[in-house]
Amino acid sequence: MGKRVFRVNTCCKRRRASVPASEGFEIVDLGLAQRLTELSYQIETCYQPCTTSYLDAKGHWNISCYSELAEDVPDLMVPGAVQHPPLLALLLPLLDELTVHLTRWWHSIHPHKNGFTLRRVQSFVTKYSATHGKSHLTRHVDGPQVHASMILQLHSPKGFAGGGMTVWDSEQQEHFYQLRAGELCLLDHMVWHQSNQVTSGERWVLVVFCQQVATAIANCHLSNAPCPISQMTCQDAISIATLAADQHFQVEKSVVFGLMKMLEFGGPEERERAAFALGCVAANCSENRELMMECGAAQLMIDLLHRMLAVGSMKPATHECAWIVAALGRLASKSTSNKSIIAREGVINLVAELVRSGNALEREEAISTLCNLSANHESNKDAIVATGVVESLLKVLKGEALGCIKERLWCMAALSNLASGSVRRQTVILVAGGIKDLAKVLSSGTSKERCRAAAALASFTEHRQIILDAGVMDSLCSMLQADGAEEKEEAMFLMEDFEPARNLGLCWAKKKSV
Ligand SMILES: O=C(O)CCC(=O)C(=O)O
Ligand SMILES: [Fe+2]
Repeated sequence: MGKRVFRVNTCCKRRRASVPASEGFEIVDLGLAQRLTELSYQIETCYQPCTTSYLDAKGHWNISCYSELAEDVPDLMVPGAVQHPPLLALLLPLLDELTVHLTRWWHSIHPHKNGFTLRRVQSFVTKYSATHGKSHLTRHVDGPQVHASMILQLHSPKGFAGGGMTVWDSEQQEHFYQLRAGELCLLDHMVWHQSNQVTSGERWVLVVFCQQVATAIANCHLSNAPCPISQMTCQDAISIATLAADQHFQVEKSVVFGLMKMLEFGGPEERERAAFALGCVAANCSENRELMMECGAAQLMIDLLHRMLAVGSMKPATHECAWIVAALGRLASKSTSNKSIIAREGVINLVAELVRSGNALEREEAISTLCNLSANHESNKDAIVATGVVESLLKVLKGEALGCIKERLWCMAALSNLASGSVRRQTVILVAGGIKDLAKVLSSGTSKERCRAAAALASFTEHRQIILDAGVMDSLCSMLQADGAEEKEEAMFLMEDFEPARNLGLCWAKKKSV
């Protein structure tokens, strides 16, 4: 057998490789050697490979026999692959045990994924030999759809020379392992690896690919209750969105699960529709919001958002990202605990990033979500200001970014929330030019915008003189003369704080009433 590298403490049953788990892989010995020796004859009898185009073997890969092959993950399909049920019948108990280990390990390196579990999407046995095209697999990752994988070295009755695996750590340092029967290689998402050339004999391995899935969905699948989840279509999502968009429309758990499943496993259009529908479901009904939190919808959306906005990953071309941000904002509304939960998962930084660099819709939804996350929540306000997003908000307010009309309104509502309750935050906004910018809206904005600007300025309780110096009096006076009651009210409210202005305000009011 080949030389051993990076071996430590070989007498310990559950041996850790010298590479820490955070490197994205680990080799463990589960003490299965004896059992695998006993199983090897049956595996060999059962083994019926199919011809596939696995990895770069275009139609020429014929040394793997599939025990499992999920059909609901189109991107993972291997052309030509067929499931061989007898192999599953033989290996199921072993596969279940291995999956428990993989899941435990995966949770230990991703503690924030506690709302998720792993489901097997593929498992297969491969027999390598010293023949061209059958001896090894070149360096690869198992694919973006595979969140964790494992390779179990099976007992290989004929023995072999060569073989073993090479795995690359996060710094692209390579590590070679001459796996012995019963040793299991655990791999995290997108970790590079290869199986090395077998130079004589036969090398048998069991390979498993897993996908992450929201725990709530996994549980629903496991329970044998009839589950309507899989039947949900884009049209269903549209109907639900229409029903829930503007009115209190309470939904059932199966609807939430169905939309979550669409969001997690659907194609681009399905995901976009599901995200939009989840936002509508959360919009007008606190019972729905509670249900969605209970079902893990927030966790799922947060995880997807992290993945979509991770450095180097491609944001979908649809509005999926904007609708997810919008749905999270709605989940946060009117619930202090939801605001805290959502913020704890690193969402504030992602949302601030979308305000900075998202497209018009993403920016608008991100700003409204910042509004919801900050309303009556002091630590979220601090966290939001700490991202430096105030400057981007002011750019939007000044109309430097081409956007929607509502965006400026949301922007002022967000500034108002952020300013209220802390002199320090008020000063940050002041220094960035916020009071001047709001004063400008007060003089030249639409009626609605002037109302929001006045309300935002009223939050700067510690900077009255600066507001006066920004020349707001003329604008406030003209607001007092406006037709709309709201404009008058907002103007009066702000003026009440300016002593000399108070009289002026009253004077205008009087003049109007004469
Ligand atoms: O056989 C091995 O050692 C690795 C197999 C593998 O990485 C795969 O099939 O994707
Ligand atoms: Fe692989």
